[in-house]
Amino acid sequence: MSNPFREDLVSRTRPEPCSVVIFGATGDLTHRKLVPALYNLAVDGELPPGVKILGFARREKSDEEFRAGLEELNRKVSRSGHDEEVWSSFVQSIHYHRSEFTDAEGYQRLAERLDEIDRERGGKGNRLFYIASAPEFFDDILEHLKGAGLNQAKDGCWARVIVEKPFGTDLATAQRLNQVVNRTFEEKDTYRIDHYLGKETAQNLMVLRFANAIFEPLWNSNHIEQIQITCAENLGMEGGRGGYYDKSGALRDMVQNHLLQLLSLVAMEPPTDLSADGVRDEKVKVIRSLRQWDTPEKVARNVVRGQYTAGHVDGVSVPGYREEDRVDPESMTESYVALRLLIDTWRWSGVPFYIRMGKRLPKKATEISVHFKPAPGVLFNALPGGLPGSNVLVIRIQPDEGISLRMVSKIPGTSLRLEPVKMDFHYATSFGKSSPEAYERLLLDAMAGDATLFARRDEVEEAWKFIDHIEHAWHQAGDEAPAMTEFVAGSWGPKEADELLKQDGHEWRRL
Ligand SMILES: NC(=O)C1=CN([C@@H]2O[C@H](COP(=O)(O)OP(=O)(O)OC[C@H]3O[C@@H](n4cnc5c(N)ncnc54)[C@H](OP(=O)(O)O)[C@@H]3O)[C@@H](O)[C@H]2O)C=CC1
Ligand SMILES: O=C1O[C@H](COP(=O)(O)O)[C@@H](O)[C@H](O)[C@H]1O
Repeated sequence: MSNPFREDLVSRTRPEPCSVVIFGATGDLTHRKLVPALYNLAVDGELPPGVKILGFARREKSDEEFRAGLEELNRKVSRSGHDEEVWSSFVQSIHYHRSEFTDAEGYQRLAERLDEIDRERGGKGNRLFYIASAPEFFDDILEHLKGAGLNQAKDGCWARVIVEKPFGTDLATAQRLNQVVNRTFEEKDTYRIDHYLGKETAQNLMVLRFANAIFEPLWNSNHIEQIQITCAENLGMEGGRGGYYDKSGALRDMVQNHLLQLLSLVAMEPPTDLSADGVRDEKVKVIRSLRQWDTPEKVARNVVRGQYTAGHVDGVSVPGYREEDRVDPESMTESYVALRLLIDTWRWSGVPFYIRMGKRLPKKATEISVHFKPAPGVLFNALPGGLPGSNVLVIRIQPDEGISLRMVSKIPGTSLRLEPVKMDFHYATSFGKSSPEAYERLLLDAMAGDATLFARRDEVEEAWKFIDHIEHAWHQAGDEAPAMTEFVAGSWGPKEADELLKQDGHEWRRL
């Protein structure tokens, strides 16, 4: 029976018309992700009517020039293809505002421009500010928005801010940025974006766990032996990425945010409701319960860092990490990281979680695999080959999104022989349409005031606490600093990462 008291929390609020101001509008993220996401929403009829998009950047450009640049890329990358009719109407809502991020006067002009748009629209003056700039400008933009009074909700309308990654580079910088965010916008109006939370399969994790009666009773240390999260990328440092990446590394670029977010969705307790804080209260408890690897010895035992050397990916020869464009030839930044994690809660006591992430691995694939304990062998252990493995539930985040369950089956025939088989659900065939891009869902949620799929202040800070211990151990000088390992580009990472699992009697799932 449905619970009438929970209906308000289950049905999503509607996205509302607003002006979307994008800071960094001539940049890569805007061109490749944000504008195509807004366009796809227009194609699907999901963009609220009256949405206006105002691009903010420093280059001199007319509206027409700005629109032409966006169109060129939209034709190449849009999920929905380029529909001339939809585009020509959508593009009318896009305008350009030239200013320096550090120029207070530019924000006064922005405020006037937004008032003008509201008057033209004759409707509500909701504002969504999307900070898609380099992180060194986050503070300036937030403070100047406040200086121009744009942070205030007025006349019954809202003002919200989306902040891109990286949200700090360690705990201290994240806390400082949170202070700036919280003195300029209210926490309820702050949306720290983590695009992995917008991926369809990541959203399905809660549904899989809590809408299916068969999984949750088994979802604990009584039945689960280990859980693995793999995020493999075949790309390296293309497109000038090396400059940013070499200052960050795999741990800060991907684990602190995306992969710890996935971990918290896999490991959290059922929330009391589906409200943003209901879900985020449970997620943060997982991150807070991570056993801290807070000495160089613990880091050496539980974390492996590595760099790729020259090799072949997809049959193409590629340089080593230290030879990549804009990477320091003596860099000690990891392009690969593998971690063994323990979550000290009743549910997960003694269950290892393994996370690995690397650039220039053999393919692009992100998945979570839940490895169940083997069934008691009393009946089948005496068979030739015994019981062939245990149940594994695989949640494929990307590509080929789906879920599969490995089971043991009898091989048809007159004798009793067993073999593992797979029950497989593919999004593409079951639902017959492509999933929306993560940014589509997240932009719509911000317009609807639903922060469930955005990181809250405490989640970000707890994650940094955990990461900082590891970074600190790596960067301390001397022989005690845990070693950097090497592996050939196009392989599955250093042998030390295999040994990390071997100590528990486990091995990485083959993708
Ligand atoms: N690109 C991506 O795929 C992803 C990016 N991100 C994050 O998004 C953010 C933006 O990344 P990306 O788009 O790649 O960056 P780009 O370097 O491509 O773009 C930077 C933008 O900022 C503008 N800008 C720079 N300095 C100023 C200034 N002083 N005043 C006004 N405008 C200025 C540039 O304008 P102009 O051209 O006029 O100089 C440009 O529009 C970063 O925080 C990044 O970490 C996150 C996930 C993925
Ligand atoms: O945030 C980031 O994500 C991308 C990977 O995103 P995906 O959606 O393509 O999986 C990663 O390549 C990049 O280094 C990182 O900054």
